Amino acid sequence: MSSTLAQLDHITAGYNGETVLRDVSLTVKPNDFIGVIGPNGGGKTTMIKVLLGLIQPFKGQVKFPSGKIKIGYLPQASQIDRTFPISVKEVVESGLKIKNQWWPLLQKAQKQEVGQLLTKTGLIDYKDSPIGELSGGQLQRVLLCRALINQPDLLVLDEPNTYVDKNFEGELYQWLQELNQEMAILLVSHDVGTISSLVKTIACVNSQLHYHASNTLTAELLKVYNCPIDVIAHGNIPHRVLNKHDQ
Ligand SMILES: Nc1ncnc2c1ncn2[C@@H]1O[C@H](COP(=O)(O)OP(=O)(O)OP(=O)(O)O)[C@@H](O)[C@H]1O
Repeated sequence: MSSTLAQLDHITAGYNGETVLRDVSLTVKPNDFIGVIGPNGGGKTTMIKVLLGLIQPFKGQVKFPSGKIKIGYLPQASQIDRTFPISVKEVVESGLKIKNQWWPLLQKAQKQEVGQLLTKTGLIDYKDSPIGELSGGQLQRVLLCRALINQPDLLVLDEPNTYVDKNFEGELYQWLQELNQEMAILLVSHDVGTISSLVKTIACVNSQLHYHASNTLTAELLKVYNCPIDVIAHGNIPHRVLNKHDQ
């Protein structure tokens, strides 16, 4: 059985016929912790949406070589309709959707798990509050609980630190390190410091994807944050273009 959890295989994708991602390949294995960086509009979120099956690529395939996997997804909080009439607890429970069964009857252990996650993220007192009453940081924590409730094999986080308050940020990063013992993590962040201190490897997405098999952020890499391949390739950074990389 393959140890690869998910694979983007030569993906070209975009919207309304316009290409955003060009020939992007990425392999995710258990316990990977991949930081995804790149300029605004470079296609990071689009890549995640392709991985999640939310948009179909123009070319290439998304593969799950070891069979169906559970993916927990934390979207950008700005993508959420805050006026939707749903409580904090219900948002977290909605992450338990299984086998096309929406809102399954919760088992006792699952209810406890919902309570534990809300306690860990400091939200237990808000469990019956509508999400419209939350701050951006609180909403992001609710969405993180939702992403984790199904004990995913792969956790995908799109800019988790956009709104999160500084107090919770440190706890969040510590928690992610612990979670990484049990699951692979794909973390999109503009916070280069966060990326370098947390992740094991880096994928730079700027239409194409350039994969760095290390988390070392040198001055050169910062300079090449826009991922021009010729500059990266001439730096001292371990660098591979992933479609030539099949580890
Ligand atoms: N639903 C959509 N319809 C049309 N174009 C879109 C859509 N979503 C994104 N785009 C365009 O695709 C390009 C890539 O967007 P994407 O959100 O993937 O980039 P990103 O790297 O995640 O950016 P950011 O760092 O700003 O979040 C942008 O030019 C964006 O305007």
